[in-house]
Parts: sequence; structure tokens; C-alpha cells
Amino acid sequence: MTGNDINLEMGLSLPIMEHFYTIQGEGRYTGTAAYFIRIGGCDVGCHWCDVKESWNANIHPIKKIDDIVKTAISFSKTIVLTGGEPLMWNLVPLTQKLKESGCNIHIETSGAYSINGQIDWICLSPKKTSLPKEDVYASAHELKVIVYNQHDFKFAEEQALKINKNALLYLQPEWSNREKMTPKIIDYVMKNPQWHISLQTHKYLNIP
Ligand SMILES: C[S@@+](CC[C@H](N)C(=O)[O-])C[C@H]1O[C@@H](n2cnc3c(N)ncnc32)[C@H](O)[C@@H]1O
Ligand SMILES: Nc1nc2[nH]cc(C(=O)O)c2c(=O)[nH]1
Ligand code: SF4
Ligand SMILES: [Mg+2]
Repeated sequence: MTGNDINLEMGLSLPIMEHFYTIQGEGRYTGTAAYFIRIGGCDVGCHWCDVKESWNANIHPIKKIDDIVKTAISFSKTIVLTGGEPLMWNLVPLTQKLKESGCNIHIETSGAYSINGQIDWICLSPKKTSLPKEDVYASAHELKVIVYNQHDFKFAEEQALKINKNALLYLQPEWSNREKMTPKIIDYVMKNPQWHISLQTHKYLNIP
């Protein structure tokens, strides 16, 4: 194993695709400022994924978590870990350092891997091809199901039966199919008001 491999395994370095200060565009914290850290690597393979460039971890620079944390906390105390699939990685040292700096840590995950590290807010966006682990259903704070076609409403209800009873429920239109599916989601939420609409508002606002 190389030094890089050991540091990755220990979670002291991570493949970072990008990191940026923006406004959370989706879900419960829509409209609030946060610093996003996008970790490369995902093996879930959603055909409509809007960050396919994130999938191959090997093309992203390996960065020391100390440097990532220093930059992140200079912008915000709210940090969103995303990817790629962030739970593929050892997040213990990164989240430990962020907590020591007084941060609130959010994660965007498919739940295909178990939770690790200290996370304050878990947004679970389950995928049919790689269903979430039981511990993620048990600890998620919001369930955000992407609606690409009619069957996704059925999938959403199945996932809602598996998630803990305190989780907030969101339906989010898949971006390329939004004109077709957004009216159907509006109709569905009016008939089933335990569900809420989540839009990718950052795309409408033209921000990262
Ligand atoms: C790019 S993913 C990264 C985190 C993790 N892999 C996941 O899927 O939750 C971030 C969020 O964007 C959502 N997403 C990805 N592509 C989308 C699309 N084309 N339309 C709407 N939402 C999308 C995902 O479901 C997830 O909630
Ligand atoms: N503004 C903004 N909000 C987001 N919420 C979840 C995102 C993600 O890609 O995980 C995302 C993103 O990429 N940008
Ligand atoms: S799990 Fe997330 S990052 Fe991976 S392919 Fe699906 S949407 Fe993209
Ligand atoms: Mg995104």
C-alpha cells in the first residue's frame, strides 16, 4: 500500500472533487447557507445522476482533511458532505475535526453504505439499484425520493414504510424530467400531505 492509500483508509485524506460555499438548494434546509464538500467515488450508477464526473474517485485530487477543514470553517459552521457517495469513505477524522471546530454536519447520501463518523443531519435519497442499509433508515432525518417516472411514487411509499417515523418526507423531481413530473408531484402532495415537495432551487437560481 502507498502512503496515499493508508491515509485514505484512515480517513486522513479524501478524494475531493470540489468544495464551495453556497445555498442549500434541496430538502429541509433549502435556502440556508452551507459549505459543500463533494467527495469523489460512487458505485450506485443512477442513470440520471447530475454529477457523473464524481463517480471515478481516481480522477479527483487526494486532499488532507486538515486543509479541507481549515478552508471550510473559514466560510461556514454548516457543512454539507456530499459526492459521489460520501459514506463509501472513512468520515471519522473529518467529522471529528469539524465537530471540534463547532460545525453542524449534514450529509447527502443514498444510504448504500452504513453511517460512519459524527453526522448531525442525514438526508437519505434511496436508490432502487442499491437499497439503503438498515442503520441509515433508522437514523435519517429526511427521506428525499427522486421522481423520474410514475413508479417512483410507489417506490417512495415503500421507502417511507422503512424509514423511522420522525423523518420528514420529500419528493423531488428528477431535473431532466421536471416539466413532466413536477405537476404530478404537486397533485400527489395535495392528496398525500405527509409528503412535501423539494425542488433543486440552486439550478433555478443558477448557483452551484
Ligand atoms: C449527486 S447526489 C450525491 C449524494 C448521494 N450519492 C445521493 O445520491 O444521495 C446529491 C443529491 O442529488 C440528487 N440528484 C442527483 N441527480 C439528480 C437529478 N438528475 N435530479 C434530481 N435530483 C438529483 C440525489 O438523489 C441526492 O439527493
Ligand atoms: N446548492 C446546492 N444544494 C445541494 N443540495 C444537495 C446537493 C448535492 O449535490 O448533494 C446540492 C448542490 O450541488 N448544490
Ligand atoms: S448515488 Fe448519488 S452520486 Fe451516486 S449515481 Fe446516484 S445520485 Fe449520483
Ligand atoms: Mg447536486
